[in-house]
Amino acid sequence: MQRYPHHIVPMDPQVCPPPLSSSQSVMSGLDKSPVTFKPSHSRSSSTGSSKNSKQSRHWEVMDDLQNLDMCSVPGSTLDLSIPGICEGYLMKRRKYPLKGWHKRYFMLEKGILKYSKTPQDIQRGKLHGSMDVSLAVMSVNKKSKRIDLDAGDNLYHLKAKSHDIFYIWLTKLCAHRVFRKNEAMTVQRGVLHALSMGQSTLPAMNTLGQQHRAMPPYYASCTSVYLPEMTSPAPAVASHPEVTNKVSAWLQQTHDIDATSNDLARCQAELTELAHLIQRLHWLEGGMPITDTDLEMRISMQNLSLEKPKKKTGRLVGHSRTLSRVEAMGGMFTSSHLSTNSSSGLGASVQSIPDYVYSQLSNPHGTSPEAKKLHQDICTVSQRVHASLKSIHEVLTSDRERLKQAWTSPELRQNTSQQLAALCTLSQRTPSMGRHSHRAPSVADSMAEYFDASEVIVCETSSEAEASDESGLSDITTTSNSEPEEGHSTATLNYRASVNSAPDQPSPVPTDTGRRTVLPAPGADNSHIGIMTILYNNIGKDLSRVSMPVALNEPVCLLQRLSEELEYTELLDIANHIDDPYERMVYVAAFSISGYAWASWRYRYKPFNPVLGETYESYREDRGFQYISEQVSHHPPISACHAESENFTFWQDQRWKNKFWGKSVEIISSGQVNVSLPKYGDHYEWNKAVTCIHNVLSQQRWLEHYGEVVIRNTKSDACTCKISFVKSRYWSSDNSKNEVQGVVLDRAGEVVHRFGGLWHEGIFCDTLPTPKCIWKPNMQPDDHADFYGFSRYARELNELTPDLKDVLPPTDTRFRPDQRLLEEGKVMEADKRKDEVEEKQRERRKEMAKRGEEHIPRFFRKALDEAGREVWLYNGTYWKLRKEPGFANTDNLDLW
Ligand SMILES: CC(C)CCC[C@@H](C)[C@H]1CC[C@H]2[C@@H]3CC=C4C[C@@H](O)CC[C@]4(C)[C@H]3CC[C@]12C
Repeated sequence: MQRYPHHIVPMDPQVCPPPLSSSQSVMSGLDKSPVTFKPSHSRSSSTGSSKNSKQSRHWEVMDDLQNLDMCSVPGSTLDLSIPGICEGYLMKRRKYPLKGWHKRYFMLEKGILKYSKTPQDIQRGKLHGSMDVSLAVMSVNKKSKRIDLDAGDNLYHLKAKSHDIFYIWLTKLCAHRVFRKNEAMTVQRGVLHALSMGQSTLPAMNTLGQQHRAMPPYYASCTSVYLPEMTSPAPAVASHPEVTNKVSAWLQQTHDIDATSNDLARCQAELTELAHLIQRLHWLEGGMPITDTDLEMRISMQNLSLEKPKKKTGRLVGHSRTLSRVEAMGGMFTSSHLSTNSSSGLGASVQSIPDYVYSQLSNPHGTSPEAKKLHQDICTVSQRVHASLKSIHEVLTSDRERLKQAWTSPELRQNTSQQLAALCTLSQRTPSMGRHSHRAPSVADSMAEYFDASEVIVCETSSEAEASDESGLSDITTTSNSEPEEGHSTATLNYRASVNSAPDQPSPVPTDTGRRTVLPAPGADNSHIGIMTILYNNIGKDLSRVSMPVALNEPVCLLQRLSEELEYTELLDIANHIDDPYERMVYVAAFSISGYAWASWRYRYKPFNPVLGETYESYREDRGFQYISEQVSHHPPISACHAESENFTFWQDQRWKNKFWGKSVEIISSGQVNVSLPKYGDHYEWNKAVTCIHNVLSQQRWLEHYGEVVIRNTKSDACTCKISFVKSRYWSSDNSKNEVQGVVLDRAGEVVHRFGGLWHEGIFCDTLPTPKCIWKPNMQPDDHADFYGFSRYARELNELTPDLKDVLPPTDTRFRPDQRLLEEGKVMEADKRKDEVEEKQRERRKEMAKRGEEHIPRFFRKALDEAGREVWLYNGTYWKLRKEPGFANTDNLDLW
């Protein structure tokens, strides 16, 4: 019979599973013990749009793991009984943007949830995916029988066919999560036990101490500056009273990190003292000076000798011979024996093996008063060390618990989600926000935008997706092409091999561009900036006080970043000269894929957010195109781009929304990319794949693109192209990451061409008369890790040459002072300037609002496309003005 930890209180009757009946044949190995678990939180949003909150009203975030640590007091036993295996069919949502669900066979065993198409496949080990359920944020929707699991790298949307099955899975998932968690905790305790007792703590403590000392001022200020501020909450906080109360309570209870590190430092000093005492004792007893390693060796030798107890040590009777070395070491420093003298210890009844070990270490005859004194000192210090470590452990455990509670509470999650979304969306402050007092620049007001930009808040679940869920539910096992199917990866392997063996085509673009190949300064290391810390430190705070250090930025803005999608325009040059429409489409497709190649290197920094009216031109004689872009809207942020050459015209306006799933953020772009080829009068348009920032809060961040991209030629229906960006499998090796495959279909839907490969390595088409590698990305410079992961092309974007200085409008990003300072490595100054730039933008908006004016973009105008969507089109004036009369002679906005 399975037992459940006593602290797990009966669950909300709303979510409580009905008693299981033996007729639930979908499961095997189910044990039928009644299970209880804690009520979960509602995922509804207090600040989201009404549509959103309506959609997510029935969602609850399970906090079944929340109180587990409470019982982790030393000595308490954890329930480690293995819950029964649970298996059966569930519906699994197809990967975005494919709609609908497929039926998949799932098996939950020892906390690992695996799935495949059939039970036979699972048996044969042919898995489609697997996940450690204890690492996932679990949300449930009882009404629609849905369970979502977000493990950062991996995201499952599941749905049961009946309420009974839903509850069985829910129950079992909770049980398995608890099991995994307890199992992990046992290991953790073992480690802590070992650490808190042995001399081996010394190096560990050292590192911790050093780490804290090395903590940069920014980070330190995040933690220590905060408390005093919280005691007088800023006015804007009133909009989130529960959040504020919770956070204040949490923070007031949270131990000052300084206090904990002081404890650690003290502990370290005590350990050093202990080491000296032991050494002195050893000398006193006539031994040679011993090192830590000697000591450890001697202990382990003693430990080994326990296997064959010596005759004279009859005191071993009754002890297990399997005593571990850790216990032996631990006992050595904590044994009560040490507080008395060793000779009395000899006569006394045997307390523990460590006593024995200790007596073996010391000289039984050398019981001089000085030695006795040393023994006592060692014992006292050891006890002090142990007590310090214990209290540190307790502090950390309780803080962690509070942190977890804070995180699982719906308001905080919501709030954090919005902040994260804002962080990744690069929007700016609204005029309503007050200026913040003492801290460096921020994206503060961007958050504000999120509060009222109803469309943009999609923190928990996409309302659209939910609406389509129901309709997509079917019992039929579908085969999705963004799901890794067999054959799929084999095809990619082949494409990959072909790409690799294809000779590197000499680039038609001259590589010696005369432009700079290095940046003025390497990128500042921002790994110390804990995004989590920033977000937590700002939850419920006056949003204009939120500081985002400029060290999170790369020295390019989003307008420049979007122009990186034009790095491989030679593909369009080729396309414009191919008569065959199908082959032409292959090149257009390769171009659309090439715009994603940067993602393997660019996950550590975010681009600057352009201010309203900021422009960026990229005049590339070497590549034969000229690009102009402008930030045309602030709310929501929209960047409009337009490029033209004799071979093509390219335009897009970028808007996107974020979905935050607990560990990862999905960036879903709306807005089509457009390319027209003059020779054949084609106008291609396509959607963008989803870009997902996995593990957004941690240093293990990485980017992935997935979903289906469809390219249509609005001028002719002769062919269309479908490209799948395949979501990587959780367990897959790096080799199969970034898979992409596509087909060109004729009017009748028949496949004319196939191509594929990896979006960071290249694309091969094997159906052309001569199969060939269509595209390979340029080589990354060797020193890219030092320079923000920038390619050579990216390094050229922000270069300000003397001739450019004279012709660019003052609104061009290259003149943006904060970005320039960052590029030069002057992070502090950049921080200050960024604040000023943003402040100026705010002032300008305030002024315009006062005058009742609206910002009118200078080079783009709003229009409707053929499908009736709102688009921003180039008004054709930029290059003309540049030439005549020249921007030096026009009225320009003063942005910074
Ligand atoms: C916390 C911070 C430092 C993490 C870094 C976030 C980075 C990786 C995020 C922030 C903003 C994001 C960009 C926002 C908008 C777009 C436009 C879209 O059409 C393609 C993806 C792209 C270009 C995103 C790529 C990833 C991105 C650059």
